[in-house]
Amino acid sequence: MTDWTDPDAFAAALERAETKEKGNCFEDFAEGETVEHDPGLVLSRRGSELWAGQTLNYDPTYWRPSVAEARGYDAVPVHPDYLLACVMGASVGDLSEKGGYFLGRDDLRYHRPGVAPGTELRVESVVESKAESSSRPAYGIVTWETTGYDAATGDPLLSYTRTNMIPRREPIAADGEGANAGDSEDEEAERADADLPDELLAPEGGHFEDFREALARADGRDAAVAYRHERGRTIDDTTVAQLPLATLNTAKQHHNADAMADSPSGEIVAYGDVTRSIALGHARSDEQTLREVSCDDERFHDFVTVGDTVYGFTHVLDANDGDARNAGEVTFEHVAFNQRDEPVYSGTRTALVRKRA
Ligand SMILES: C/C(=C\C(=O)O)C(=O)SCCNC(=O)CCNC(=O)[C@H](O)C(C)(C)COP(=O)(O)OP(=O)(O)OC[C@H]1O[C@@H](n2cnc3c(N)ncnc32)[C@H](O)[C@@H]1OP(=O)(O)O
Repeated sequence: MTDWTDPDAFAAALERAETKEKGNCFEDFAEGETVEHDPGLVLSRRGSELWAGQTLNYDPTYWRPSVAEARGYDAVPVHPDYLLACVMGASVGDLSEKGGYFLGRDDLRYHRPGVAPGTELRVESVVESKAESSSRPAYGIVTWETTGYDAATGDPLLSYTRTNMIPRREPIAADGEGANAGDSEDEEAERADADLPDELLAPEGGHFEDFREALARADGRDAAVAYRHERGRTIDDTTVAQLPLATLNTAKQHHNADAMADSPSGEIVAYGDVTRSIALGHARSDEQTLREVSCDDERFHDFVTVGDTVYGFTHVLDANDGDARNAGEVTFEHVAFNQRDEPVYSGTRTALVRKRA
């Protein structure tokens, strides 16, 4: 009888055995195809508190019943970043588990404010487009539109389009060699001599009026309203693996150091939405946020690995006094950066920000 655990026999068995694959390659996606994601979870207060606590998102609306009720909710809602991670997590097995990196996201929209714990999620994606990567022959680029629904009512809760690098079964011939392969010295010099305004101004406080006043101060001068946030968060075991796994995100990039040793990053990397949520947490800690409205042009620029520290930088783009009596709409550009001051994430975000009482 074969002793399967004999080291030589077992090595030979491993060599011969087929691997039952998980996930899909670039070639497996067809434009226009709808993918119903089987995983899905019931949103929980515990999950929301774990996500928001570890990413330094401490708005009391998402923690304290008395504050949630004063702000018009029946009960403490789940944090919007946790809701986003749960929608994306359920989609990963079908869309990106194979191993491509998350490049960016557009058109993130929150369709219902204050989603309650206990809501069962149903998640669906449509393959929007596929493109070849000219610089990385082992990968293609796929964009999907994903929507998370309340499974009981069918109401959409949140939707976005996201783009990933996705491994190909068959690499193609390529004309570039990865990062900045074709840049001339002139292009490099241009990057070093970036065209920044003379003055960067910070708002006095975090209310709507503070952002509006700071924009008025900058108006007509060579100035922008832009500032950094003091807090940093070092990526550890909890943030790199526990948070994505708690939202059913099976991407090996975040928890399989062995598989990642032989990949462009060479090691496990933080889930992009953990990096993003930490940067937004830093920004929200200096802001009187009432409610999230939307995010656009979200991009992931570089890997974040265990031991890296994520900081936040905010550039205020616009402040509009809309219909709400107690809040106005502010649009920000946020940048997450590491301990070497290198940007790792950027995106624009619109939120309703409370007015001074
Ligand atoms: C897996 C996961 C979640 C999940 O899924 O479960 C995650 O959370 S993982 C963590 C978050 N993530 C990262 O840590 C990646 C950070 N990133 C980088 O470290 C570098 O980006 C790179 C090393 C990956 C590549 O670097 P690079 O080789 O220098 O190439 P880039 O130019 O950046 O992009 C290559 C090609 O993608 C095109 N491209 C880029 N962005 C977009 C976009 N938004 N839409 C359409 N096309 C785009 C680009 O146009 C180029 O196309 P071509 O090959 O045709 O030129």
